Amino acid sequence: MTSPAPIAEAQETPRTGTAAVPALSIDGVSHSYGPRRALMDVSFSVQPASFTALLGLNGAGKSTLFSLITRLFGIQSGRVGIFGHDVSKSPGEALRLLGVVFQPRTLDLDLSLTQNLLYHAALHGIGRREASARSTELLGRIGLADRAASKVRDLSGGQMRRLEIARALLHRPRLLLLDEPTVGLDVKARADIISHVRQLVTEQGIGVLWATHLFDEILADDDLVVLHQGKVLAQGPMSRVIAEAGAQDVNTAFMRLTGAKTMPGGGA
Ligand SMILES: Nc1ncnc2c1ncn2[C@@H]1O[C@H](COP(=O)(O)OP(=O)(O)OP(=O)(O)O)[C@@H](O)[C@H]1O
Repeated sequence: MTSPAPIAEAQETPRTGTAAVPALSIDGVSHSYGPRRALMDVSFSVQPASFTALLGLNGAGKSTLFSLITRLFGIQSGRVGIFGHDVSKSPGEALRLLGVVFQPRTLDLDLSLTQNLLYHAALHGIGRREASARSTELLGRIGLADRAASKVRDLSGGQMRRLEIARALLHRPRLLLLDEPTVGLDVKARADIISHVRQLVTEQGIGVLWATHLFDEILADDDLVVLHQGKVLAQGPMSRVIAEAGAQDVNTAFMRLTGAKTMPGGGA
């Protein structure tokens, strides 16, 4: 294993006066792949201690948006702020406050659970002793303490996802992005992951942006952003989005807003 370059650890959440700054603010963001326009003037925010669902069909632009927030891609137009830090101008400060679970799995299958966590902690400049303590604590929280020395290869898909969430939390971020984290998981594993992430919101005040195409992952009190063909068609508390669409449920609201047909299994 090569020695990773350290990235400084998450520090204080900045505040403007006494008002809490949004965990994430997306202002007028557009992105094109050559002639293909993937995002058009997208604006919304995620508040601290809130669960915001980013709902969209395949190709809506969710992964593109995540790539911009995480600086995988440079921002062509608009602004992305994390707790008030502009990701283009102050990437260090912004990214320290951010944890990410990408859609493709990114664990090292031949390392143990603990080794995966310690490696990631080293990337964030967390000292070995502190990293060990945090790893043990997080593995306990995701119910995998007894598997600490197992190879990741031997875990189920749901357990791997839980480990990825634990890894994303090692540097104690205040904003967590998850890109379709339940794809390919069975019903029980999906429910476990959703309830774990919801606990992070209520118990630790983390702001969550959860990209999904599955209606049944969103609750009435959640904030909802409907993204379709690169544009935000509606946003706000889910109950308000449904009411404003003159619908009874999120499925019908989504169809009215987008003109899309539902897919089997409750997906958008
Ligand atoms: N590297 C790329 N080059 C060209 N076009 C791309 C590229 N990546 C994405 N796109 C296009 O940009 C649009 C948005 O794609 P994106 O992957 O962001 O959507 P998504 O909502 O995440 O969907 P999915 O869940 O299927 O990945 C789509 O039309 C897609 O074909």
